[in-house]
Amino acid sequence: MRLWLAAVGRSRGGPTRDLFDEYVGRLSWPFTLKEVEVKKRLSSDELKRQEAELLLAAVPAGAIVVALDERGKALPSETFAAKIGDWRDRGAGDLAFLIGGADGHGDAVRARADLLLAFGPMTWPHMLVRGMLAEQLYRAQQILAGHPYHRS
Ligand SMILES: C[S@@+](CC[C@H](N)C(=O)[O-])C[C@H]1O[C@@H](n2cnc3c(N)ncnc32)[C@H](O)[C@@H]1O
Repeated sequence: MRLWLAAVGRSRGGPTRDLFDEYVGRLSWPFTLKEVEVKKRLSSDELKRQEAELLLAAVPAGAIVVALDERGKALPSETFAAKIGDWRDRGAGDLAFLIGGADGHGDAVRARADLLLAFGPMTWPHMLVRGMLAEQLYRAQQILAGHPYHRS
């Protein structure tokens, strides 16, 4: 199974990028980051619409899509790991995660997503969410391997 992250914004390095790189470097699944950006001054709705188009175009057509969204469902790490294991065991070739920009996701992303995943109801900076996701993917990998990294 290949993992994809399509995310709004370009990382310029620094601590959030280090956090992300640290955990992506520990993943056994092939992982591809696609950064997208709309560089025009637009209304919030139009910006979200164009960003949604770019995010969805950045991931394979048949992928399972998980959109990171504070209004989504918060899952225990074990449940998140079990979902990934289930998708893997059902033969999913591509699992794609989408992180929105400052205004959040457009409707097309919510409509396409197989899961809206929340890291709690608070709003986190999008660059930090990349690192949080990478850590949870590493944690899921270790849970599925029966490794003691995750102690519940
Ligand atoms: C700064 S937030 C956007 C907040 C925006 N005001 C909204 O209403 O969605 C940028 C992106 O970070 C991610 N994000 C922020 N907080 C999150 C959370 N608690 N759970 C999951 N994703 C989150 C989402 O992908 C969001 O689109």
